[in-house]
Amino acid sequence: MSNPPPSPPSLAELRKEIDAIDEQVHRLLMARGDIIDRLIQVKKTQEVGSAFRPAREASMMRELVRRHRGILPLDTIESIWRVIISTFTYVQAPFAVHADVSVGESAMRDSARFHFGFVVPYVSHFSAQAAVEAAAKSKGDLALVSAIASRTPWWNALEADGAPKIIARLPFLERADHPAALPVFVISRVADDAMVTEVQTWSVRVSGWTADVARAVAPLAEIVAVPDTAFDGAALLVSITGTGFETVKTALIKAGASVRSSALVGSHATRYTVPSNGSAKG
Ligand SMILES: O=C(O)C(=O)C[C@]1(C(=O)O)C=C[C@@H](O)C=C1
Repeated sequence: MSNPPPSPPSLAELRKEIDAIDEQVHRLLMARGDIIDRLIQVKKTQEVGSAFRPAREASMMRELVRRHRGILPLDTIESIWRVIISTFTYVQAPFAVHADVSVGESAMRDSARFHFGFVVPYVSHFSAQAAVEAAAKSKGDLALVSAIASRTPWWNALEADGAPKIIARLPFLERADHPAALPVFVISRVADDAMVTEVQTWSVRVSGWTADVARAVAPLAEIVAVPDTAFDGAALLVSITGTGFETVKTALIKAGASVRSSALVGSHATRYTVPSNGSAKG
């Protein structure tokens, strides 16, 4: 005689399983907090001013994509981990996020909240320059500024020694339907060994900036350009992957522009795109 099929678990039993998992997740987060407590001493965070390690964060976010399976959207996993990591950065050394909302207040606020959560204080500014100045005046605050458009050459303020620098580009995990897709540069003062140098960002002043020159250098670099005070001049923020600045400089000159000054104003991790089928590529 065969046994009757096992009856499906009751709602109460399934909820007990969920409670057990929730307890484990909560206990693990508290245990993570204990490790952060020990890490503060090792990193000497208080001396440097900022606990933010963009290189480490970029690689952790990529690892999430690699590991992720199942019905929970990647958007949810990414946003949970952004809140976990940002909050643990904040508890090491409190900081604020200064956002330039002149590019669109709701998109910028979504980016700040998605990437840094609600515990980290958020301050709106009405220009990129004001957001960068606020970060410059602080020990470890961050400025968030559009990475693709500008009305002013705010990056000139990053040229001086000791000035804050571009340290990351958000989102870390790019994709067409990202819930906080606005391309944003993060500007701050961080420890030298925390910098990731895969993409260099240069502040460049040129004269003879024309549509032809822009076309000639487009395959070599991503460029944000604003008119300079000089006739047909421009202040450029040039992001370079792989090739050095000299290659871009040579291309600018060959296309007919003159390079009047150049300064390295930061660097960040290589941009990373998650294709729509879920598997990641660099
Ligand atoms: O790995 C570090 O250096 C940490 O401070 C830990 C941690 C994290 O919570 O995982 C927090 C902040 C950093 O930006 C990177 C990672």
